[in-house]
Amino acid sequence: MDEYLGLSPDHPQSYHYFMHKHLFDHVNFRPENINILNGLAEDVEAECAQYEAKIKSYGGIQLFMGGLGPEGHIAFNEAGSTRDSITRKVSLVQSTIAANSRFFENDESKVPKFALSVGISTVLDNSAEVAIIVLGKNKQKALSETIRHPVDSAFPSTYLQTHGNVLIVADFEAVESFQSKL
Ligand SMILES: N[C@@H]1[C@@H](O)[C@H](O)[C@@H](COP(=O)(O)O)O[C@@H]1O
Repeated sequence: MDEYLGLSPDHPQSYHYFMHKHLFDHVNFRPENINILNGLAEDVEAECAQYEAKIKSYGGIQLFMGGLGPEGHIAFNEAGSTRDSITRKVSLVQSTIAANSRFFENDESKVPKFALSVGISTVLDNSAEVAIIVLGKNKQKALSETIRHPVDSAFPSTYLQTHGNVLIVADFEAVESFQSKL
C-alpha cells in the first residue's frame, strides 16, 4: 500500500524488504505479480499514476490489508487526506515519524519524511474487502476513533465506516478500554 520515499528495495526498513522477508520469500508468487511502489522512482508522479492505473486495469483489489496509525492513518494517508485522494507522494506527520522511529534505531532523523501511498479513494473505491489489523495498547484511541468518530478527513481511518466490507482484527489490548461498549 505504501513505501518510504528514498529507501531502496533492499533497505531493511523498506516495505519492499518487509514484504519479501515475511511473505514473498516463503510463497511461490510470480515476481511479475508482485507490485510495490518504488521508493527510488525518479519520476514520482509517473510511478504513482502507473500504480493507480495498474490497480484499475485489474478491476481493483480483492483484499486491501493494512494497519492503523496512531492518529488514524491507513497506508500513509495522514490527517487531512481527502476522500478523493489517490496514489501520491505524502509528507509524514510528526507522530508517524515518532512512532516509526522504533524501526530506525529510535532516531527520528533517520525516518524518511516522505512516502508514496495509495489514497483514500484508491482503497475505498477499488477494493472488495478491507482488513485492518490493530495490535497493542497504543492503538486503543485510534481504533475507538476509527469506529466512533464521525467521518472526517482529520482522522482518515473514519472513512472506513463508509466501505461496505471492512474487517477489523484487533487484540484485547487494542480494544480494552471500550470493549464493554461494543
Ligand atoms: N505505513 C505504515 C502503515 O501502513 C501502518 O498502518 C502503520 C501501523 O503499523 P503497525 O500495525 O505495525 O503499527 O505503520 C506504518 O505507518
